[in-house]
Amino acid sequence: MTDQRAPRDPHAFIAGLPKAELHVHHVGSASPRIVSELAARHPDSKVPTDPEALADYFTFTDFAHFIEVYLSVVDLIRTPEDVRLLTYEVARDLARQQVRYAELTITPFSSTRRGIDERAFMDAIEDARKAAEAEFGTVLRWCFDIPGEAGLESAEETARLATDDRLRPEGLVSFGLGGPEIGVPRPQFKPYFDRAIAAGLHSVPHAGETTGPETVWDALTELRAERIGHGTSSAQDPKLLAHLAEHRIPLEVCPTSNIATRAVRDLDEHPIKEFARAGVLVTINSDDPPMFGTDLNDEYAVAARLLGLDERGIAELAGNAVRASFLDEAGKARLTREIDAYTETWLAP
Ligand SMILES: Nc1ncnc2c1ncn2[C@@H]1O[C@H](CCC(=O)c2cccc(C(=O)O)c2)[C@@H](O)[C@H]1O
Ligand SMILES: [Zn+2]
Repeated sequence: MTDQRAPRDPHAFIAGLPKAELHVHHVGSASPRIVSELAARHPDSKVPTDPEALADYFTFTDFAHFIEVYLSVVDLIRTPEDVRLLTYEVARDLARQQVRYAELTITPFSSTRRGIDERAFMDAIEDARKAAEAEFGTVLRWCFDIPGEAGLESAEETARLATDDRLRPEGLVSFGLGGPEIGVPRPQFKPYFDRAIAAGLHSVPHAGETTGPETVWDALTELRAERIGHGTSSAQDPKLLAHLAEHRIPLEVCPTSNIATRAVRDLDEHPIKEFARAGVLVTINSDDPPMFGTDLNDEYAVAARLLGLDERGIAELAGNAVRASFLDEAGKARLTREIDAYTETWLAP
């Protein structure tokens, strides 16, 4: 990726650009519209429904506060119908941004431990996936993640749900690890990742979001990560950057998330430039967009500004996400052609 002259306003180009989203959380994608609908179903919840109050509620003092608020939204998902509604409406929001393909991170443990039947949970997400593909043309795939702070019980449950042939949903492609990193060492999750990988799933843990580069090394060596969620602190370790570049391990970069959770102080201090300069495959993602007051299109605009990219550079970023995705080769070729055709038409005199 080279520094190029930035277009004056890339928003219109980005809005129509076909895209792949690789790092976005299921519950973290609940828009104010979806939150209101769920809160109306469950009026005892403490989550505000008024959009202005919700914007205040979604202002975080630190990462721990973010997780506390996140879990209060998790508490709104109580029935399989809630799960179906959330999934289907998230797909609608993605389709509006011209997202053709998304790997959605789902934490099934949070739902099953709150009493949602596991079979009904899987049926709800699969039903929404099929309806979304048919109605919006957006292809959804799942990443099941372990909420690390909930302990090894949650790891066992997530691995079971992801590998049991009778339960494992058709759309499941990968296995992840999320939640706080401080005090939650990655190596303890190795046996669960080994099981998931043996069952054919890709390894995509969060690492280096709120802790140093050693966590990213642990994710690579112990959890055999094929992509890294965030990986922000990798910039502190030139050997790690060289390793990521050489082995083509993509980073799932979510710039606004890093500011909202206070993982990075300021956008202009975001290490995305160091990643690009080191030759690391950078993908742009939105993480928990309504909670962070952003969407994928805004994240591309932020990245274009930070990296000084013109339309071709932005299209190259969209291409990176396709290359780093777990789409099959035919699907990758189709989406890449679509990105290229859109860009050529846009730039034609
Ligand atoms: N930026 C992020 N970085 C990291 N993770 C993020 C990010 N955004 C969203 N998440 C999600 O937050 C969940 C956290 C859930 C969690 O900690 C927890 C702890 C104890 C009990 C329970 C429960 O459900 O009973 C849950 C993760 O699984 C992950 O999917
Ligand atoms: Zn995340």
